[in-house]
Amino acid sequence: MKIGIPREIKNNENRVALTPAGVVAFKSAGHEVFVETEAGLGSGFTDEQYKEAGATITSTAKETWSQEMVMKVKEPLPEEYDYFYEGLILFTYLHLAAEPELTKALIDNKVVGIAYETVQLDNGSLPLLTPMSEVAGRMASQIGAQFLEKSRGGKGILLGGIPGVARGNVTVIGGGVVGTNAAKIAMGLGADVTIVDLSPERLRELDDIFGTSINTVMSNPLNIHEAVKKSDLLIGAVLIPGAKAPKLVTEEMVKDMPEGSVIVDVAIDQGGIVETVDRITTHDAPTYDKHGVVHYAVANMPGAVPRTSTLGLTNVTVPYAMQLANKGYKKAVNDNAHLRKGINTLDGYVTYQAVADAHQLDFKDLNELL
Ligand SMILES: NC(=O)C1=CN([C@@H]2O[C@H](COP(=O)(O)OP(=O)(O)OC[C@H]3O[C@@H](n4cnc5c(N)ncnc54)[C@H](O)[C@@H]3O)[C@@H](O)[C@H]2O)C=CC1
Ligand SMILES: CC(=O)C(=O)O
Repeated sequence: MKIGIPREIKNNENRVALTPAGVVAFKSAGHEVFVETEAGLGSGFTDEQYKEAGATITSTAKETWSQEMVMKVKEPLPEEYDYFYEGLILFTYLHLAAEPELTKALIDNKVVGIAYETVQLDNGSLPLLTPMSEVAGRMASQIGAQFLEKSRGGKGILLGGIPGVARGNVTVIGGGVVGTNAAKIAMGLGADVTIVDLSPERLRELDDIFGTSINTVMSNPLNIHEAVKKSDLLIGAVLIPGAKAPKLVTEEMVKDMPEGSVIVDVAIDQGGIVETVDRITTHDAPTYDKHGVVHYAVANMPGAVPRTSTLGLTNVTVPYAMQLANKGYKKAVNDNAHLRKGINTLDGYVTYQAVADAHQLDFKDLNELL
């Protein structure tokens, strides 16, 4: 199969979908890889390294996108929709529940849209999201701590406090991968950490992991309001796979946060869980102020630490991409039920229920199409 690796064009997106080691793996299996010039530079991989690994370097995005399968990191931006064609296999993060225009473009062009974030194992975990959630969760507490500094718009709190001065309060809503990693770093900084989740089993697991070093709280509007009110730093980390994120933190709750508090809504890629998070921000202009509270809503947080993130991402994506390349997408997803869950669009239909629900579009069962 011919595989294209475009250069990412989102703001400060320095990750790349394949490393030179991945090129070697595909070449050994008899495939051809076309890497757009300078696609790997942000992650520390030069065109020379890709060439040595056996890739062809392409000079334009158009040529890169004309291959049978395109592997990317972030969802395509509008200027990339023109490259879509019928039957193209697109393997990348898609986040379609928050992307009505992209969903329409994939359907109109009959693209085989396979989303990293909905590939799902039998235990419910999301193997192609996990490493980036680990990165974003760890970053969320680091970033929140920075924006609590006075010069960055925050209330001037050191999360760990000092002897004789109280520690800062961090609330993490959603105790999955992002939430757990955010909690680890916040605890490491010395903060007083509360994790809110809807699942009693997950709260039990968190209690087993962290013991009495954190507070666990059941998710309901009253508890969330209480936790938000006393938070110096609030981190949004809820996910309902494939679906638009529920708005669990209302504008009224945000108004109750003291001036200079900070919100990092990591779930922004699925629309965000905070009502006042009404826009996606970028690494260039990461925050805005609403009701005196610093809001951070960057949808590609791991793009800021591309070396770690590219290696973490490709560790998990390449084995699945290899199945698609070796067998063709139909046999690959018929043989692998986990990968099958990744198909969000096929033959001009939405084939993932939560995405169809998010946009009130007809849902087509994959069994009718494959
Ligand atoms: N902004 C960025 O750069 C990045 C964003 N993300 C996003 O972060 C979000 C979280 O991802 P993961 O932690 O991997 O998901 P996860 O599936 O591991 O965890 C989600 C947690 O939310 C909990 N939850 C569901 N409904 C809830 C409710 N009503 N109240 C409280 N908790 C609830 C679940 O029980 C689960 O523990 C996703 O939207 C993901 O795409 C991930 C990586 C990078
Ligand atoms: C998961 C995601 O949105 C990211 O890594 O950018």
